[in-house]
Order: sequence, then structure tokens, then C-alpha cells
Amino acid sequence: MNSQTPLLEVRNLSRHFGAVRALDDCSMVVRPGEVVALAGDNGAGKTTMIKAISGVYPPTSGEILIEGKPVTFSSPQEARALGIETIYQDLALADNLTIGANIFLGREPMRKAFGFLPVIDRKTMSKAAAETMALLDFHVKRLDAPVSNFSGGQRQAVAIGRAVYWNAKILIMDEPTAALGVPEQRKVISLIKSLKAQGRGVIFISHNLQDIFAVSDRIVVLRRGIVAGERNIADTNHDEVVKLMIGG
Ligand SMILES: Nc1ncnc2c1ncn2[C@@H]1O[C@H](COP(=O)(O)OP(=O)(O)OP(=O)(O)O)[C@@H](O)[C@H]1O
Repeated sequence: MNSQTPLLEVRNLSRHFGAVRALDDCSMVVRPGEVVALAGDNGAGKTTMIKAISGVYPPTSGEILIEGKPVTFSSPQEARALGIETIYQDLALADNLTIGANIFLGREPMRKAFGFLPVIDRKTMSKAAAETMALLDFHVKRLDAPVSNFSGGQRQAVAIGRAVYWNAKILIMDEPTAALGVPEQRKVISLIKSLKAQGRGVIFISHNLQDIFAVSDRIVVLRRGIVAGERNIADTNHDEVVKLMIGG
């Protein structure tokens, strides 16, 4: 792989639901260490795009390539196995469990007690939790507390930590700052910056242009299922993005 090969390339992707063209001939790329914002008004096709990329909806036509290789997924598990992790707004955390247990949810590490009895390896889980949260430079007072004790931003960090632990190359984040107060939004923005510094690719869906401009390298604007425009963040401004979103 040369350094120019995108982590992810979506080529001429369409997804139709009966007569509804939720996505029509859309293309986008995400390179290593790049944050790409996906923006658009309600119903523009953002959710359909991330669901196609993450294996929820098979495309009607078009191609998805990971590190230059065409892939097809028949489930989110298959997309995940190839390094695409999606963090939806509900975060899919188990509130009564620790960070470590959430990282390993459904994939718990086991050890043998007394040399024969299989039990959950809690030491491995708490070590992974500590290392992963340190990698994200995110510190909570009690790593062994249930995640229900944590704030919205901390919970977002746990969901990101889980993706990072399982080696996500591309993280898709659906409105990660939407339900947060301003200080917590800043923390999540800095988490996204650390993912970028680690060479991962991020697709960042947001309605908040300020957040988009704070963290993204590029923006892809969808409108009624098509790519209305794509800009480098350094070369555009809020007005232009809004015009692309509403058209006319
Ligand atoms: N399962 C489905 N069946 C039929 N139509 C659908 C389905 N999913 C999405 N659509 C339609 O596809 C279009 C794009 O929807 P999508 O949810 O991808 O937009 P969005 O940009 O994510 O909007 P929002 O910001 O409101 O979440 C809409 O017209 C929507 O009604």
C-alpha cells in the first residue's frame, strides 16, 4: 500500500428503497489520518451512506474499497472485521458494566482458574481499559466504576476506546457531540484529533458546523441523495456549506 491509497473509498454508490433514491451515485474517500465530515439536511442520505459503509445495507450498486481492495459485507460484523467501526448516538454501552467489560462486550477474554475452570479474565479487561483510555489521553477517576457513573463525553470516550481497542482503521461517528455541553464537546473533538494523529480515518456526521470546522479536513455535503459538493475545510466557510446543503 502506498501512502496515497485511501483507507476507504466509496465509488459511485447507490442505495434505493423501492422508488426512493436514498443515495444516488455517491463517491467519497477517507485517507489515513483524515477526518471527513458528512453533512446534509434531514433526509439527505447521511445515515444511508454510513449504513452502506458499515455493512447494514448492501448497496444497490457501486463499490466500497478498503485500502484499495474491493470489499462486500453482508453484516456489520464483517465490516468490523475489516476495521470499520460505527459509533451510533446511543453508543451501545452496557450501563451497569465497567469500561473494561464494555470494551469486551460479547468478546470476553477467558482464563483458566485452578488450571481448568474457564472464567472471565478481569485482569486483562482492566489492563486493556487502562491502556486504551491512556492511549486516548482520557482519564477518569475510577476505571472500575460502572459506565452509568460517567458523563456523556466520558461515555463517548468509552465507545471510541472500544473501537480503538479492536483496531478500527475507520471510525464512523454519528453526531458524537450532539447531546453534550460545550466543555464535553471540546473533549470529544480532542478525542477525534487523537484518532487522526494515530493515522486512523474518521467519518464525522454532524449538524453542528462549528464542530465540523473545528476538527475536519474535508467536508462532503449530501443533498437529496447526491453529493452536492466536497470542499477542503481550509478552503470553505459556513455560508458556502449551508448553500451546498440547501441548494438553489
Ligand atoms: N429503510 C428505508 N426505507 C425507505 N426509505 C428510506 C429508508 N431509509 C431511508 N430512507 C429514505 O432515504 C432518504 C435518506 O434518508 P437518511 O436517513 O439516509 O437521511 P439522513 O441524511 O441521515 O437524515 P437525518 O439527518 O434526518 O438522519 C430519506 O428520504 C429517507 O426517507
